[in-house]
Amino acid sequence: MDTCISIVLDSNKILMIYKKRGLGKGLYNFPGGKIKSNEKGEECAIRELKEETGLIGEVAEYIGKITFIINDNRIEEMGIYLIKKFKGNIIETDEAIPMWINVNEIPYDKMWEDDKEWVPLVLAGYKIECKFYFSNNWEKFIGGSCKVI
Ligand SMILES: Nc1ncnc2c1[nH]c(=O)n2[C@H]1C[C@H](O)[C@@H](COP(=O)(O)OP(=O)(O)OP(=O)(O)O)O1
Repeated sequence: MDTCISIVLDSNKILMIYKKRGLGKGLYNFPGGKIKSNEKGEECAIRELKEETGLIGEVAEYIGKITFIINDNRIEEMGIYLIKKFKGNIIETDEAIPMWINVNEIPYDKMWEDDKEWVPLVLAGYKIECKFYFSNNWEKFIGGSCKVI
């Protein structure tokens, strides 16, 4: 696994970030980032959550993965982790502005285009494996699909 993403739920609210820098700058996304060497995916999900939002996740559950194929020649695997137990409060960081969003008001038109394909499955409680294709170094979304596991 190369990157992690944290789906943090608090009843009908989901934690999102407005990304201020790096890959996905200007998009709404979920906390996450690159998995460090010697780090487990679950640890990445909890570390990135703290770094990007200030929240302290207590348990991160693996609920699936997305394989991205970029420019037909690069593969990146992103583990998806569900966090329902956490402490603390959200705070703006150098990297992101965190916010709680109603799950019925997720701004899919301002997010990665693949998100609308898989986030609803996760919110419905499924574990998933997806494959998505991008070209032009992430700029153009080609498409892809998900299966429930
Ligand atoms: N297409 C798509 N959909 C949904 N989520 C993502 C993508 N592409 C992605 O890269 N991502 C996710 C994967 C990661 O969770 C983040 C990107 O992490 P990034 O900011 O590059 O990683 P950091 O380790 O935080 O980087 P630095 O800020 O330290 O440079 O988006």
